[in-house]
Amino acid sequence: MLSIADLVVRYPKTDENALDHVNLTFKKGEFVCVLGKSGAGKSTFIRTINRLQLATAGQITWEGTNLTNLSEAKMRRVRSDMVMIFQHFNLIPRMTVLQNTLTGSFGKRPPYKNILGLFSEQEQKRALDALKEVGLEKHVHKRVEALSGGQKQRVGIARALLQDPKILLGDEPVASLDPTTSRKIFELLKRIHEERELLSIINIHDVNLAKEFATRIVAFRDGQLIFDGMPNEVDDHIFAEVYQ
Ligand SMILES: Nc1ncnc2c1ncn2[C@@H]1O[C@H](COP(=O)(O)OP(=O)(O)OP(=O)(O)O)[C@@H](O)[C@H]1O
Repeated sequence: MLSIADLVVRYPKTDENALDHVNLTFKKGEFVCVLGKSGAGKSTFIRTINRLQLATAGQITWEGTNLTNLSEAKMRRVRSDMVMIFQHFNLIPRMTVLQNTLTGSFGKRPPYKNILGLFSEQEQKRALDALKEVGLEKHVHKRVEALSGGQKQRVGIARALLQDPKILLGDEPVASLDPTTSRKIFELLKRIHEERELLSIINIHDVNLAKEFATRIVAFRDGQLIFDGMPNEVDDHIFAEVYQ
């Protein structure tokens, strides 16, 4: 269980809280889409969960461990339960699909092996299996810079799978993709989510995609949680409240 209690984030030299006393609890198996207009706090929320962004006040607890005051060393271990997929993919353009995917196992290996780029046969097999799972088995040795946006996001997802996560975080993972590709990426995420029984929390601008795929929707406005409910509860009234 992931529990967020009275979470406040305020960036330095700003007068407003980017997240303002947010309380939420998420369970394994939930596919949560996070809505809100630009600047509402979606990205801050996702990044604070895996401590890419520090909380100003409040607590985030994952399976009984309070993440907000954990040492960096202990946080590294916890962070390997969480993966993040990004709007701009965060891949290394000149490296191949396979090499990029293999970097997903970095968190679980001794650092010297990462520096030397040594991967066992078993690690390579896991990477190839992940690439098959996301439908990229024919592109394994291509450089990622030669791929389409949708294919790049599939590499991002394969890399995430290698970490064997429990929580999948998405910071607008389809915002750079066309509608058809976005839907395919969401279908893939949902399939993986169900097969691996993850907790998925994904920021998204496309309300229709959110309503179609989410099991739960939360929405922010000006850093405050203003909606937490089922996808079919997001009616015109809620839509107007979120995006006005
Ligand atoms: N590094 C930063 N320094 C100062 N203020 C920031 C920083 N990052 C975000 N903010 C502010 O915090 C608030 C929330 O931003 P955030 O990026 O979380 O919103 P968002 O909902 O993800 O927006 P978008 O949909 O445009 O990505 C905004 O007012 C933003 O200007």
